[in-house]
Amino acid sequence: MRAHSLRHLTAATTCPWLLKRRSSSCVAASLSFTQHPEQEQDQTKPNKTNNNSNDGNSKPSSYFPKRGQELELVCESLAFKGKGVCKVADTGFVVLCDRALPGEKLIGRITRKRDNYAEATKLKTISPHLDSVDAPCEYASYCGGCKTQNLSYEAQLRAKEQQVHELIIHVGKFSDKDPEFFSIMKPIVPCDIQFHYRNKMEFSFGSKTWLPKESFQEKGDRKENYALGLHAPGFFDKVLNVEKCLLQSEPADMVLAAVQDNWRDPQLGLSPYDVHSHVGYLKHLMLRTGRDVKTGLPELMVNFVTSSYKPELLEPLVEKISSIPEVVSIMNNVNTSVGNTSVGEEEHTLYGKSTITEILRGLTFEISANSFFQTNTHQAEVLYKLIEDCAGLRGDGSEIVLDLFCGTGTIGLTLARRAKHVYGYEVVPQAVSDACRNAKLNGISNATFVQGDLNKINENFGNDFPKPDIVISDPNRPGMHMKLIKFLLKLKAPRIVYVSCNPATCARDLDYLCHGVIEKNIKGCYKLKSLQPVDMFPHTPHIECVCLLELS
Ligand SMILES: C[S@@+](CC[C@H](N)C(=O)[O-])C[C@H]1O[C@@H](n2cnc3c(N)ncnc32)[C@H](O)[C@@H]1O
Repeated sequence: MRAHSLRHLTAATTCPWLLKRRSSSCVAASLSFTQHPEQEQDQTKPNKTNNNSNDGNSKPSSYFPKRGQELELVCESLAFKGKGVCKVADTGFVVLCDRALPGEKLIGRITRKRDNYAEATKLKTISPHLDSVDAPCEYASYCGGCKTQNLSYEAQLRAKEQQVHELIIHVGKFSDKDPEFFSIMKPIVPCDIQFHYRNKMEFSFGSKTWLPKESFQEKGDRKENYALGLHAPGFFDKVLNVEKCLLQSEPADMVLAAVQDNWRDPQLGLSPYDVHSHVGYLKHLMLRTGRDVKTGLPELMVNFVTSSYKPELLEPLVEKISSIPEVVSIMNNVNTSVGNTSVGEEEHTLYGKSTITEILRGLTFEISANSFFQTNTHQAEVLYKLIEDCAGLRGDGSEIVLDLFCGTGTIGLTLARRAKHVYGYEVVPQAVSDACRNAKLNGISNATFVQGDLNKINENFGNDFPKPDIVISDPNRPGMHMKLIKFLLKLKAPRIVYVSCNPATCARDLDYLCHGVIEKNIKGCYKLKSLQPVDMFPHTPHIECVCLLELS
């Protein structure tokens, strides 16, 4: 098996061909279906005749719009990446359209034809969604960050909850006819803070500002060149210049403004890295906000990602930024590769300390430039409380916890107080050393963190820790590798708490753990006891889920 086979999932996540057999309410699920590559030949294979709905007034199944054609669309729901799932009026033909909102009638232009559906860009709204609101951010219509700022928060929550339900039914193969279904599926937990909730933002430097068409016409005389901001949706080489971001903290906005005001000054000799020619110096600006443990006041890390190590070039910027009182750390990650990643091969401290601190569930965490930390600290408190409740540790210090994909150890360390021992596994070495340091910092001695790739485990995995009473698994978006699923099914820990940031892979993995993998003759042995969606990221398509599984 290919070690990284799960990385293929994103490309294989859409399958509107399932629509024919389902009512419109399952659109969101169908469009986000995710499968293991081993399953490529399953029943979900696209079928060109399947797209048009059977609503009685459809045009013949041969109907297929042309590229460039402008069409009236009706949006029915949101798919996983926040795209509106639309139907061509009077046909059942499915078109995915960015920024279309459920209930909205709109004109879209077909940009791409797929096997049995098409993609479109939104040209104008004919009649808006009843829950549409004015987006407070001036960049909301163009920037790749927020997709649903113009949908009321209540409607965003409804759409997310619906998506999770559909995925659990259609991908996870759990039945809503099961009398327990609606007690298992908990209502989504809203986020009380809907702006300025992100503690980490990464902006890119670009050699050319990307302007959306309309704004280009408005600002026709303005000669924009270098950009610092967020990528235009779907483009790695187009950067929308952004002066402030409503998702990040206010001090982070001050730093962004200071960099924006200064970095183009020709006297500084700073150039943005060009992703085509691979020439230039500044690649990314990463801003992380934490909290001073003593005062509780915000503290900021500024991380410049550059293509080479020339600290003298950054000196004037460092001088300006370090005068902002909240800035306690200025780092320089040097990344000489042609890729777009912000993780450097070398890391240098240009000012202050090399980590910032944050408090979560009463514990203190030191965070370095590249280590993973939950990006919405306020909602992470809520999420971790839910995880603790699901873990249901007796509190007598007798139980073993296995914390898979442990990052900087935050979940495991919050549980360690009530456990006998916590064993954490994580692939990023720096996160593992942060986890060990965090354990020490909090006086926790019953936690062991190990660096390792959970996609590459072999038969010896499990020899280094006792059988756990509780497994916490918090993978990133591709979900768990089949090797890990098989390991867990063999391990048979009494309880698994599966924390997921991708409901599609979550539904798939729950299916495997509960129902088995028929093609591989593997039996499932867990029962889904509860699934709790949590909104960690308002205005974006992201959904977090906390699932409790018990050995059946
Ligand atoms: C969603 S984060 C969860 C982190 C942590 N549980 C927390 O709440 O802060 C997923 C973590 O899995 C790690 N990871 C991704 N792929 C991995 C792999 N193949 N093996 C081990 N860890 C992996 C990432 O580096 C990241 O720290």
